[in-house]
Amino acid sequence: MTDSPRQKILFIDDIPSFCEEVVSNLRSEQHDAQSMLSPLEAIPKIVRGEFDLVITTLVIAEMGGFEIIRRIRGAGCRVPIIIITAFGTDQSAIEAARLGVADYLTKPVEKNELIARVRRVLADHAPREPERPKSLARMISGDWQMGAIFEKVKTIAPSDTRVLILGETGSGKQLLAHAIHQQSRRSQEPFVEVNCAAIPANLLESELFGHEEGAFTGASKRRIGRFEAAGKGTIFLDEIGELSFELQSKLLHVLDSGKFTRVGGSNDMFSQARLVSATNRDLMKEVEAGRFRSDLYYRLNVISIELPPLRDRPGDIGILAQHFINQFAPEGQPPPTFTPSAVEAMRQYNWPGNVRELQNFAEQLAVLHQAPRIEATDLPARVLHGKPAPKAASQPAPSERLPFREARDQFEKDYLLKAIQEAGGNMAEGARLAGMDRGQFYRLAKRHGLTSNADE
Ligand SMILES: Nc1ncnc2c1ncn2[C@@H]1O[C@H](COP(=O)(O)OP(=O)(O)OP(=O)(O)O)[C@@H](O)[C@H]1O
Repeated sequence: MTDSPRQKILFIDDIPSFCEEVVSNLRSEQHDAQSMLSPLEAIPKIVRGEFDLVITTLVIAEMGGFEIIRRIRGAGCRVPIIIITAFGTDQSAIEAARLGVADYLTKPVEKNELIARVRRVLADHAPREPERPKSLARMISGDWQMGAIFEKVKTIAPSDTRVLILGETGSGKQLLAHAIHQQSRRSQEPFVEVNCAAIPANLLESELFGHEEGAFTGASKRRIGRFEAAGKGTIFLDEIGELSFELQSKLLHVLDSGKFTRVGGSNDMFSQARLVSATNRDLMKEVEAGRFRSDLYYRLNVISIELPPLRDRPGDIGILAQHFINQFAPEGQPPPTFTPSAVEAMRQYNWPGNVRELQNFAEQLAVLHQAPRIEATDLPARVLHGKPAPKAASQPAPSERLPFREARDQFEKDYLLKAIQEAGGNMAEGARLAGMDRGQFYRLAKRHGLTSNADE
């Protein structure tokens, strides 16, 4: 055995003597095994990610094994499952395969056979290679989509191209903007950040372009603005979608001519800074609604990078959580580690505050948690019982039902994305999981924009 955390196995059956036998066989091999007689009590624990492997029989008075599996899968839980049955039929083998069951054993089950199958299933479901984190400046990630973004940043950073970063709040837009700066030829020059939403509209112009003495009440001294402060470096305009129409026009003028004037001044100043901007709004929608100038939008959006929300980056959750725990652990104390079941439980949560929320949560745990391991049951109720991450598109109301063709496209895209995610970004493995020919899988993925340059 290795010294990695012992994986937790649950056996479900309503015959106590059989439960005892299976559990004692598993424990004799150092597995952390337990049994439960009631599926209704077991299911909530399973979907909360408390186990690394579930073994169930098919005939249980309270609820049949297939129904148990349907409920587990229906809740979006992908824990590996082994079935043990006395009545192996072709029909049940087909149903087991359809539900993504990892293995299927018929009674009587020899101890050695059980141990061997359990070991194989656990090994098959061990974290995959691509989960090794990649890093870019201060950003780390174990997600294939982020890997493709890191590559894109390395390609575009040395140029002076403007970049627009899109993504939900807390998804890492500021960190990415900083990484672009650090990877660029301007890295020794200033990186100046302006949060357009945090500064009152009437002060933002002076903040950006500076002001002359006496330009307005309270302007007792000349003050340089952020464009000047950025010099030949990078100016990062965060929450650009919040800019007033008037300031949008002024910014457009700077981008077109390179010139600006301080508030209350008449001399033209020249900006040599590279502009990186970010927003959590759908700027195209803002343009359509007449709230954002389309000419400015196209000038900002020379290259755009869309950061996926954390809930769509399952490969990142365990890695980032552990990274933050290591960072925040009190000095001289070894940081606790997350068990696989805790990571699975965290993946079930939808992280509306994205990486920032995960960071805050890890900081609290690092301070409060005393044991060397963090189990699923140690996670706060908000994470354990919070809104689960949506696993599939919910049923549309009849009024918003999509035409068949669009619905099929949506399904195709979601399906491929899930296969690629499960394969850790490996297209050949994704094709294998989907049971498709590699070429056909790749062509479809490309049509849906799910390929990166690295796949070309
Ligand atoms: N990949 C990552 N690796 C390490 N830390 C990260 C990563 N992504 C985000 N963070 C951290 O998470 C926090 C939130 O990230 P950041 O401020 O960049 O998000 P944001 O999208 O700019 O948020 P907002 O929309 O609220 O401005 C920061 O403390 C940042 O350092």
